Amino acid sequence: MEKIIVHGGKRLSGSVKIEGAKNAVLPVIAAAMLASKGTSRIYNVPELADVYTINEVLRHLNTSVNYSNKTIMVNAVAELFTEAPFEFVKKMRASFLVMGPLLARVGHAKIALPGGCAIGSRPIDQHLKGFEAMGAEVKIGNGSIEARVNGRLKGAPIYLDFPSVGATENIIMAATLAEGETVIENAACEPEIVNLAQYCNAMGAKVTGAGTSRVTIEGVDALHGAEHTILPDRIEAGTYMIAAAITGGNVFIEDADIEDLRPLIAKLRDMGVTVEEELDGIRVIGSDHLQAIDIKTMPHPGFPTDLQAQMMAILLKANGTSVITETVFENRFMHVEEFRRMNAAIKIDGRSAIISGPCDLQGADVTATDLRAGAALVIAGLVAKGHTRISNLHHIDRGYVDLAGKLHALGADIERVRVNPAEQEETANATETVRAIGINPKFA
Ligand SMILES: CC(=O)N[C@H]1[C@@H](OP(=O)(O)OP(=O)(O)OC[C@H]2O[C@@H](n3ccc(=O)[nH]c3=O)[C@H](O)[C@@H]2O)O[C@H](CO)[C@@H](O)[C@@H]1O
Ligand SMILES: C=C(OP(=O)(O)O)C(=O)O
Repeated sequence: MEKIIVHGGKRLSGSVKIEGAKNAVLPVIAAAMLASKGTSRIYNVPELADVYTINEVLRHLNTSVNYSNKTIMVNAVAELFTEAPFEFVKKMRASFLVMGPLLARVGHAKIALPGGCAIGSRPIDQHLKGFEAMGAEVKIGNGSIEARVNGRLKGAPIYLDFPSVGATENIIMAATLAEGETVIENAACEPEIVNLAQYCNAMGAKVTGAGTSRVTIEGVDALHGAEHTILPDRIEAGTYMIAAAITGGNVFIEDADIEDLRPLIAKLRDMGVTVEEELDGIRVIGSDHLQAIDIKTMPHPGFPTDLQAQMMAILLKANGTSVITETVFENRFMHVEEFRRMNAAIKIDGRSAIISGPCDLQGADVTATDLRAGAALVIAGLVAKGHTRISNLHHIDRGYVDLAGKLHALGADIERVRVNPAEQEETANATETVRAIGINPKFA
């Protein structure tokens, strides 16, 4: 087992380069299966556990995938297989994004039910409603979802009850090869959807309106491989912006896209942080006197839920009472209990977390409960007294390339270490005790 160990107290300085976006690359790789001719070349691909997982899913479906030097080459001209088993879907819910491309290309897909995860139940009814509207018959049973269509999918008007990112992406992909026009109303507007639509169009698709709540897809007969570059990861960029700000540091976030980060920039400025917009990135200069603020997560262009935990970390050091309301996921406050081990004063009231700052954060043994929670604990560790040891790093590796290494390069006292089995057992016992009696491990 590995852990990240942070010793708080260093101000971050220097420059950090942002990788391609996890949430853009996963649908793009899935979409590469839509091409019945030629090879796609996808650039700026981050080396993340999730990328390796989706590559494995595609290979399992009889697609050739080669990945080196941040470039993926995908060739899907062979006859596709149509079943994605639980071993993939359990690792990463985004595996479900192969359903749209498979239905469009071969009219059949059988995928293990994604189930719940650490941030809530995450149903897929809106994806299925879209496929059914396009003529697919959907059956759920024995732990799988099977969708089938006789002949081609048919374009249809589809209204989403909630602007789901994954449903919008899955339906766009399915509709590219459908007969006629599909119009998605109340579509998600995230920048990753625009990136996906650009790739589909480079393959010969006719997608318009991506990035607005009304996306129109005129189906075509076939798609071909194409070149495409993944946009910079706004959530990774935001994570380093918050890390810089909490330490009172001065960091240039290279390749961060200013437009995609407007909600975070506004909130950091409200807190008293200086955010300078430069030509090829964003400079963040922290303040030693952070103001409490309120935040409500919303679909884009609202404040992103994927930065909620990291924002909570910085609000622990702000002066006054802050309220964070999570409206996107039903259960995305698992990090609160971990922050409490670090002496954080947070109360939960329904979908809101009330933070009484500034907290005198103290290092502790904590667990990453999901990938953003993991990043948030690292951020809190940057300003906590003493050592914070973060375990369950597989979550962090899903979404961050070398988080500890990049923070170390910015001057943080941080390392990633392998823990020997005896210490692992000791930590596990301590963690159990702490869970049982609900106190900070420092004082257990
Ligand atoms: C790989 C990827 O891109 N993941 C992102 C994507 O996840 P994902 O695509 O899973 O998120 P969605 O936008 O679909 O989900 C948002 C909300 O809608 C609900 N819902 C969704 C689909 C559905 O059919 N029915 C339904 O009720 C979900 O349970 C959740 O409460 O967008 C989320 C919201 O910005 C981000 O946090 C994730 O990082
Ligand atoms: C929730 C996230 O991802 P996923 O949808 O892949 O679980 C995330 O990136 O914060």
